[in-house]
Amino acid sequence: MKLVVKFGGTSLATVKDIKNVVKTVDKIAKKNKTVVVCSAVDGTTDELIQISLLVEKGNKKDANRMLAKISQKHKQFADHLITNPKISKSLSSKLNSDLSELEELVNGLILLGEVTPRSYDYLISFGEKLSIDLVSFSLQELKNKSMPLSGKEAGIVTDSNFGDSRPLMDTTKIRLSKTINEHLNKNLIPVVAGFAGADQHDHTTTFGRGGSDYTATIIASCIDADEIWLMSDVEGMMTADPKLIKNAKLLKQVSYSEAIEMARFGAKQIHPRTFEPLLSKKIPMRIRSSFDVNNQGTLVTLPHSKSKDPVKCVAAIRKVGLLDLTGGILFAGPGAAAKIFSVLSKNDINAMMVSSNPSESSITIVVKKEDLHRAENVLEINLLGTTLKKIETIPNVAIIAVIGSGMRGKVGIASRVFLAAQKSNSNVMMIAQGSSELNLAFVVKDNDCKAVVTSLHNEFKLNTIK
Ligand SMILES: Nc1ncnc2c1ncn2[C@@H]1O[C@H](COP(=O)(O)OP(=O)(O)O)[C@@H](O)[C@H]1O
Ligand SMILES: N[C@@H](CC(=O)OP(=O)(O)O)C(=O)O
Repeated sequence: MKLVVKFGGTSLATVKDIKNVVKTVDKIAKKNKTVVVCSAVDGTTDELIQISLLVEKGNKKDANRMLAKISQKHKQFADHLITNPKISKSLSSKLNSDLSELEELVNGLILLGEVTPRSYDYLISFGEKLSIDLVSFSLQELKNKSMPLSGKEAGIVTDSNFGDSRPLMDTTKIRLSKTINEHLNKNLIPVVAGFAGADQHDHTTTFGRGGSDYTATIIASCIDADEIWLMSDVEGMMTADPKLIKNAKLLKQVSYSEAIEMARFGAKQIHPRTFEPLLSKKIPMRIRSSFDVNNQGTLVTLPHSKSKDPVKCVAAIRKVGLLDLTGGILFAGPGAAAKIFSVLSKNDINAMMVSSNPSESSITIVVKKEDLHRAENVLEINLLGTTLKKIETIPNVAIIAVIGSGMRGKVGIASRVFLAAQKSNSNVMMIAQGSSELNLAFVVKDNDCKAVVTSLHNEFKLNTIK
């Protein structure tokens, strides 16, 4: 079978974890033509983001300290992973070359004192560049032929939308299938860096946080893989975040449309566009544990029959902010909403959830917490006193979503949802339901998140789901 196997950062956190990943790949690759996709070693992308913030603040000393930390961590990992002197020397030389490139980049950014979207993507792509070196050379130590490839080297070509790029699928398919199939035909295991590709000018681009999932599905689609596996620190897709709900249960099977909804609402932190490349070819996906390979995890595929469970998952997007906008004298006229969203979009602020109330001429919008203050400012400058009468903000809210295809057309779900929220003593601040009826989402204070998710999990008896 032709297989794409992606390991997330949580599976690459320690030397022991990486050894475990490599052992698993060694076993899988004996029976299957295998392409490996890796995220960065756990925490590295956050550290690279930290460097960019320090550069912008002109804090050269701490930026260099963070750089040294990343460099030391990867060199230490390499020392502990490899015993064969020849392989150790090759890994060391490859790591040194990648780390020098990173150092040169950071020094350049420090000199300029600014980080453009293009240089930001180049900077934060380094976590994956370094992790693939560790994994690929460790596979060589177990006598496999293997090669680390950046997204660019593998052939992933994207548009130039830095930070949120999309693959140019036709060009990518031609380049990537040639490179990867050549490697597979030589019985070589390609280890591809997730999260990033390059635009047509060869500038590194990233897909946005969590983007290694997307890299894996792009590759699976381009090489016509038989299956794709996302390996993580959890058993699979669960009825709720197991870190929040202790008795969350593994979902053995979900449909593509349910998985898309779950990803959109933050379940398993899957990149929202992950499933797009799989849909036309209907490539089955398994979400599995890196640490328990006997567990088959969750199968994401076409639905076999109508689900009897109305709700399958309670997901939460935490740390978001809410804008409550009350209409002014021009609100009643046509185009008020268009003006609001045009101001937000010109300032690169994404409205994550929207609900409007015609009788009170008000619109409520959820944005990322880090965008809240800026959203308030730009709306104040552009629309206060004309289209808008009042702008209120509430930081620290959470979007809660109940998800499941069995909700479609079923009477009484909403009342059970809001009764459960009421039982947890939480105030519902905003409500929205997609026309697909696959989800029902609402907003509560972030402090109430755990209580509401627990109450909903109990209400729909998700701990007994089959
Ligand atoms: N419904 C859910 N099912 C499984 N995991 C979930 C769910 N909701 C949130 N999570 C969280 O997602 C985490 C895995 O996502 P992430 O850290 O991005 O993994 P990786 O590094 O493997 O890509 C888990 O540790 C778990 O706490
Ligand atoms: N390293 C990137 C991409 C990624 O997908 O990571 P993970 O698979 O660990 O969520 C990030 O942190 O966003």
